[in-house]
Amino acid sequence: LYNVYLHPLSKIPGPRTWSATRLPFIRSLIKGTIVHDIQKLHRQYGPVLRIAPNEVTFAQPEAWDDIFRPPQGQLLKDPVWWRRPPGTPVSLISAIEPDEHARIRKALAPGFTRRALKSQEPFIQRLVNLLVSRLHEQVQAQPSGRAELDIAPWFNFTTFDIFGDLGFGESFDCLQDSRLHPWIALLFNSVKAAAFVSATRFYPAVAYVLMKCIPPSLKKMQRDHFQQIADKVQRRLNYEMERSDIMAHVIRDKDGGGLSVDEINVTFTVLTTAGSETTATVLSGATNYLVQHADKLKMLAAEVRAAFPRDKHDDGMTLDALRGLPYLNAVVSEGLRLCTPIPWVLPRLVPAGGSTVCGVWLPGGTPVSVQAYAMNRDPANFCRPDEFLPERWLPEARTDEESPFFGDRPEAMQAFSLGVRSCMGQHLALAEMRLILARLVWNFDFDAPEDKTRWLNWEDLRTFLLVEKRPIYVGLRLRSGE
Ligand code: HEM
Repeated sequence: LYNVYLHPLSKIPGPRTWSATRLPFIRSLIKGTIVHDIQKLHRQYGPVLRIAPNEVTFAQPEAWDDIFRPPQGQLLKDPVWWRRPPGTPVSLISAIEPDEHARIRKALAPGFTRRALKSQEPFIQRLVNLLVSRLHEQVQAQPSGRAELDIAPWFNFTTFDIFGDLGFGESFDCLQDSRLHPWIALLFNSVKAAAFVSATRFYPAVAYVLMKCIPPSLKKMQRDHFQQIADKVQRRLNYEMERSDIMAHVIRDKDGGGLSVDEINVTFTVLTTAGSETTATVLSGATNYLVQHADKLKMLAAEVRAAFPRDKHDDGMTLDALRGLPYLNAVVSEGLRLCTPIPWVLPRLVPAGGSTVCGVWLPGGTPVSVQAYAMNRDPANFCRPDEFLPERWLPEARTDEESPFFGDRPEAMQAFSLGVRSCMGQHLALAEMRLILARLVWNFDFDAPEDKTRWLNWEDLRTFLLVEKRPIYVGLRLRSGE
C-alpha cells in the first residue's frame, strides 16, 4: 500500500502490480519477455513508466540526453547490476566510479579510433574472406546449387573470430573449424542462468543462499571459462612482434601505468561478448528481414554490385569504399533499429538530491533506464515502425517533405548509446556489418526458405540480457551466371 499510494514515485504512471513489488519485473526478466512486456506497458501508460517500486523507465528520445549525457555530469551505473564480488578486479563495463572508468577507457581508446580500425582492416578482411569461402563450400556441396542453412552461427563464427584476432592475436578458429569454439558455446548456454542470477540481486539474502548452493563442478567450469581468456591474454602479452591490434595499445599503455593484467583479463572477457554477439545479432536480424523482403534485398545487391563491377574481384571492397554506399548504410541502420542487440539499456541512478528526467522530477537514488526496443518501434518516432523499410534512412527522407519518413525522429534511435559510456566499438561494428553484408550479397543470391514454417519472426525472440538465439534459415546460391 505504501509503494502504490505514498511512495515518492506513486504519481508516475504504471501498473499497480509492478509499482507494488519487484516481482512482476523479475518474472518478466526470467521469462525473457521483459522487452516486449515493457513495450506494451509503454503503449498503455505513455513514455514515462514505473516498472518497480523504486524504478522508472523511459521511451522518449529526450531520455538519451537526460540520462546519458546530462549537463550536470554523468549519472552512475546502478550497482545492483554491476556490483562485483569482493576481491575481483574491475573491468571497463563494471567500473562505476567515474575516475576508475575513465582510466580504463583511456587505456583502451587508442585501439578503437578510425585510424586504428584502418590498420586492423587486413585482419578483418582475411576473416570475412574465410566466411565467403566457407559459404561457397556449403553451396557447392549441394547438387541443386542451392544451400539452405541457418546463417546465424556463421555470423557468430565471424564476429567472434574477428574479435579474437583483434583482441588476443588469435582467432577462435570458428570459421576454420565451422563450429562454435567451446568458450562461446558455454557462454550462450549460460545466458538464461545469468538472467536468473541477475534477478536474485534484488534480494541479497536469496542471492547469498543461491551462491552457496552452486555445486563445486559448476564453479570450476566458471573458473575454467575465465581462465581460457586469461591464457589467451597471457599468450598475447608474451607475443614478441609488433601487431596493430586492440591489445597493442593496451600493452603500450601498461608500461605507462595503465591496466593491470587482472584488469586486462576481465575487461577482455566482457569485450569478447560485447564486441561479437552484438554485431552478430544485428547481422542475423538484418539478413532475416532482407530474405523476407526480396525487393529490399534486390536493391542492396544492385547497389553493391554496381559499385564493385564483376570484372574486378570483391577484394576491392575496402572499409572506406563501403562507407559511401547509401542503401547499404540504410540497411545497417534499419537492422540496428529493429534488431537492436541491447534493447534495454541498464539503469543509471539519479544523483543524490534528485534530478529531472524528461521533465519529471525524481528523487536521488532512483534507477532510470531507456527502452530502446519500445522507442525504436514507436509510431511517434518512426512511420510504419514495425516494418523493415531501409528507405527511411536515405538522405532524401530528411529533405523531401513528401517522403512518408520526413516526420521520423532518427535521433530516437541511439543503438550505441551516448556520452562517456557510449559504445567504444561502434566504428568497428559498423565496418564489420557493412563489409559482411556487402561481401555476401556481392557473392551470393539469397532467398527465403521455401518452407514458410522456417521463417523467423524477429519479434518472437526473447531477451535474456542478450537476444535469444534461434535458427535463421536462408537459401543461397552462387551469384547467378557463375
Ligand atoms: C552492433 C553492434 C553493437 C551495438 C549495438 C553496441 C551497443 C552498445 C551500447 C548500447 C553500449 C552502452 C551500454 C551501457 O551503457 O549500458 C555499448 C557499450 C560498449 N560497447 Fe558496444 N555495441 C556494439 C558492438 C561493439 C563492439 C564491436 C565492441 C568492441 C569490440 C563494443 C564495445 C563496447 C564497449 C567497450 C562498451 C562499454 C563502454 C563503456 O562502458 O565505457 N561494442 N555498446
